[in-house]
Amino acid sequence: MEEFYTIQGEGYHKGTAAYFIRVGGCDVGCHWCDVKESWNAETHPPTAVEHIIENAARHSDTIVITGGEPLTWNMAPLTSGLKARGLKTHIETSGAYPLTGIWDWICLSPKKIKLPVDEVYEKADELKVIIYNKHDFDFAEEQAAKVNKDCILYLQPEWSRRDKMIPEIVTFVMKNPRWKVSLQTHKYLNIP
Ligand SMILES: C[S@@+](CC[C@H](N)C(=O)[O-])C[C@H]1O[C@@H](n2cnc3c(N)ncnc32)[C@H](O)[C@@H]1O
Ligand SMILES: Nc1nc2[nH]cc(C(=O)O)c2c(=O)[nH]1
Ligand code: SF4
Ligand SMILES: [Mg+2]
Repeated sequence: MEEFYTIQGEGYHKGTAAYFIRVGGCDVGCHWCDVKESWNAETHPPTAVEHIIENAARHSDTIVITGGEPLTWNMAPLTSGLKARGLKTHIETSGAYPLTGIWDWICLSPKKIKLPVDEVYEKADELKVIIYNKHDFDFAEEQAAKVNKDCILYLQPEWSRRDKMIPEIVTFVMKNPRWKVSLQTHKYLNIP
């Protein structure tokens, strides 16, 4: 759908320059999704994988593949090409579909309406749960019980609800310090 060089705004690698590849297509249907224009893959003309790899290698050694839901598609051709160039491959995923591709970092952001598959819970490096309302703290704990023991746990406010939920997240994290706060810092920095 689009490619851009920016700074990873969220989660563990926040603050790190990275080349983003946003893959079209998602049928999970989060009502608060901030890239709804990505959902219909047919509205985004296909781009040759080799061309994407060339562009990525010119910009950064850290490549974030997001969407849409990247695991809608087989990520093996794209990620093996990026790895062949010695690049680090990171994915942003809901985990709703089977894991394909070779990954240096997996950010799992689970969604209630289409839960992750077991393999993504097992392999996730970070769990990033979006907090839209107070019930989402219970969902976060349920999801944390399913990930591997080394997975780093983040709570990220849903953007439109940030003024309401940031104080709740702060209180929760101070009471439950195995969790950390993640903000969409790129939105504060006014960058893509
Ligand atoms: C747009 S999604 C694309 C990747 C994948 N479909 C997923 O949901 O992880 C990228 C990240 O943005 C988060 N996100 C999407 N809309 C958001 C919003 N309104 N507020 C906060 N985070 C949001 C998602 O939970 C996910 O962690
Ligand atoms: N700067 C920046 N950081 C991000 N981290 C995750 C994003 C995403 O949409 O997947 C994102 C994004 O869209 N922009
Ligand atoms: S899974 Fe990701 S891309 Fe799909 S609707 Fe939810 S936030 Fe948006
Ligand atoms: Mg985004």
